[in-house]
Amino acid sequence: MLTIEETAIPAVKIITSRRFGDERGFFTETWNRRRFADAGIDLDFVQDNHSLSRPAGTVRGLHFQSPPHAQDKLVRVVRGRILDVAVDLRRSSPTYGRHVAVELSAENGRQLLVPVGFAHGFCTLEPDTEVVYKVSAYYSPEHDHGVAFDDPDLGIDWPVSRATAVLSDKDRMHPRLCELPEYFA
Ligand SMILES: Cc1cn([C@H]2C[C@H](O)[C@@H](COP(=O)(O)OP(=O)(O)O[C@H]3O[C@@H](C)C(=O)[C@@H](O)[C@H]3O)O2)c(=O)[nH]c1=O
Repeated sequence: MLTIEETAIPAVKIITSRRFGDERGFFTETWNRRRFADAGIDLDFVQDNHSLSRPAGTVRGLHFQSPPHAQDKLVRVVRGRILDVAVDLRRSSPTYGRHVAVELSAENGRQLLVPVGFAHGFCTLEPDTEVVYKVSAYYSPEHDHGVAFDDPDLGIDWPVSRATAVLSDKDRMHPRLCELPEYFA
């Protein structure tokens, strides 16, 4: 059983699967292709990713792969808590440049569907946070791109700044949204 919440950007959805709790803990189906397809989310995932971020305040993003290797992502947290963000990069979209920001945690079990045409990133809100996500295209380093997480044009209310965030060298170098070529019509 799935609950799908709409967000301010219709293509981005928050998904919560039913948790069957008992004295041991809980059981839940985080991905069931048929059930998701019946709910309108018909995706063909090919790779599962898992990252651990030791320090709270780690920012990973904002990342996307360009066509023909663009990825839908279904993101969840198995330990800790994140602010998860999807930015609309589709040039002809009425919500181009706008974003959705949602707190995902091991406790709330929410998943964020970040579709093709969006940049994705997150900030960890607790130490030792582990994020797990399915993607619908294989990793292709030549098609891997980024946008500066703190681009003021995006107006994302991150809990950290460039000065305080823990960032990879790569994530310090991304261009601003206005400097990106048109990857997604
Ligand atoms: C993303 C990725 C990385 N790698 C390798 C490349 C590199 O040596 C190492 C670390 O890569 P990165 O620094 O890009 O990892 P990271 O910064 O965690 O990148 C991820 O960020 C989040 C926000 C996303 O949305 C993902 O799609 C992905 O871009 O792992 C793979 O082998 N397969 C993959 O799919």
